[in-house]
Amino acid sequence: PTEVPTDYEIAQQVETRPITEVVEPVGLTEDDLELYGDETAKLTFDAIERLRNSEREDGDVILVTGMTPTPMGEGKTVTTVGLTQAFNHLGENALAAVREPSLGPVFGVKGGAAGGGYSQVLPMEDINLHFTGDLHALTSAHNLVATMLDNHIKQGNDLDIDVNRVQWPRAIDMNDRALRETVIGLGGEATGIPREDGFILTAASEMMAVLCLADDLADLEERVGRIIVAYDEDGDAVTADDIEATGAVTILLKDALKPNVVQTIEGTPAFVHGGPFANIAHGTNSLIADEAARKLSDYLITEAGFGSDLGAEKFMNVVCRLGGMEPAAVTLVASVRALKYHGKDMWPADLDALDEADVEAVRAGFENLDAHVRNLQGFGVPVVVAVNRFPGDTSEEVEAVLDHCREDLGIEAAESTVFEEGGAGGADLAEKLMTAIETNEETFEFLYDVTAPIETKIEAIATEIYGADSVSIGSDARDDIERMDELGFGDLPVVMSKTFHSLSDDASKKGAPTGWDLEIQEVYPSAGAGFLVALTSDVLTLPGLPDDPAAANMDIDDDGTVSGLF
Ligand SMILES: Nc1ncnc2c1ncn2[C@@H]1O[C@H](COP(=O)(O)OP(=O)(O)O)[C@@H](O)[C@H]1O
Ligand SMILES: O=COP(=O)(O)O
Ligand SMILES: [Mg+2]
Repeated sequence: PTEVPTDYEIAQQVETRPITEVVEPVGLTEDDLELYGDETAKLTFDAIERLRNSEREDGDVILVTGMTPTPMGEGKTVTTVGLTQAFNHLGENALAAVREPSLGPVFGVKGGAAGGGYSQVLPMEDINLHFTGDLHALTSAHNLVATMLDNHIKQGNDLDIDVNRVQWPRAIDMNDRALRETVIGLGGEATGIPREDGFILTAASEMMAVLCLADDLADLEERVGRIIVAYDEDGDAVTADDIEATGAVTILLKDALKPNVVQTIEGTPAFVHGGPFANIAHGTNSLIADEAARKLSDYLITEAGFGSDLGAEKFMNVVCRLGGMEPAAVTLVASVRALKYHGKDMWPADLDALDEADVEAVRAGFENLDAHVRNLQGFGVPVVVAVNRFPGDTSEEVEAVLDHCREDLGIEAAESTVFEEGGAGGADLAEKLMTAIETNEETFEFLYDVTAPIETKIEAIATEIYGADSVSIGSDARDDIERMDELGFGDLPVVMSKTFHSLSDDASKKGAPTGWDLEIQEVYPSAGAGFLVALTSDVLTLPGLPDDPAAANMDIDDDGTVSGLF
């Protein structure tokens, strides 16, 4: 295989065009944009309103999800960008919508989230760093609520907040594990009431979810006001409205709510907006970006984080339900290295060992791929497997996967080389998806009815998607569920918080684990977002850095050229 230059080097070689030119073919004009430099813009609220009211038929939604990944990720974002380029390469009108990266992984294990190779959104270094400031705005908005909450307690606590029942931590956009559990208010009378607190990653904040699900400024303000920040001594909910934070928070988010528009390496417009992770949050970009993109294209290609047990499940049951949307087809990204990772029952991942050709290990990993295919077919949507080819993959290994999909699973599959070749490398995949959409006779259906009891909804996800035999609801979680029903949140969809390293709740279990029980530790309401969150075992809402973080290999030289960003 040819040595592919780094993502950053490839991105630097591309002559990008002014964003005002890039968006013209889809019918957007300069008046629809607020420019952030000449390569990046936000869509104005007027443009969003105009698109929302247009008679134009919505484009078909193609969801890109994946099998259970190695810690490096198997190429959903690369495939989303590459597939969008492929559709345009075939003369189709397709747009991408992806999430904006968090600085946590950028400086940690996974690196950036702007795609890779010849399938990236640009300018990748801006998108992966400060971009248009949305993550900073969300972090400030989140922490303004926390600041006003503790100030309320300090200034007399008229709302009778129970300091041991504060639900709203601090947030930071950095994988700083040392801040997971903190004590605040030390220093005596002047600083306030000492109490336990902690930080979560901004991607895990309900503020992020609210931004991703809001229709417009009015809806955003409504949702922010409903956020439950604590409970009082009687156990009643205390909201952002109660502590009078809503207006100021919404002001901080007034620009972040507008979706960002950039371009792919091949000059296709792409929406990059919102960034919830799929293990600790709902895992997909904003609805406002999806809605705008669908009014501007015949195909919207969008991703949901981690494996289909996380991002795709939430996309189907939460995002599509709340957004009145349904996927026309699903692309399930598989990689030879992830199949070997499962086939070798490897934990932790030894990426060097995964480079050795081993078609038997690939075959042994099919168990995980098959579980994801089965789960996705359960939603009544056509599934096409994309074998995202990495440089070291052998043709024998790739063919084994394609044959397995066609002969054993009876579904279409395509080798994708969009990383090394850009759009041309996804033409076969694009054609198979268009055929799957045209010939589809199934009907999309949710996994559960929201009016079912909370425990029933959790069991449906655990047993039908994760493969658990049963669910154990801890006594605290049972109290939580009772309180949810009392507070009137019983009819909300559920967002599970679970490890992404396994279909099960045990990161070390590969393949399709059976004979296990899912334990639920806690259930709490994201009343602003409009869903419940169910926590399983030790999912880290504030990840940590690895022993050799990506940050340690970054540098910038005198003329501003960056190195080590990937
Ligand atoms: N076909 C490929 N060849 C080489 N590297 C790839 C390929 N596909 C993805 N990558 C790299 O692997 C990492 C994960 O890709 P990404 O698209 O971010 O995965 P996901 O979105 O599923 O987490 C990125 O660094 C990306 O550049
Ligand atoms: O939420 C996680 O997203 P990726 O799988 O794209 O890293
Ligand atoms: Mg990604």
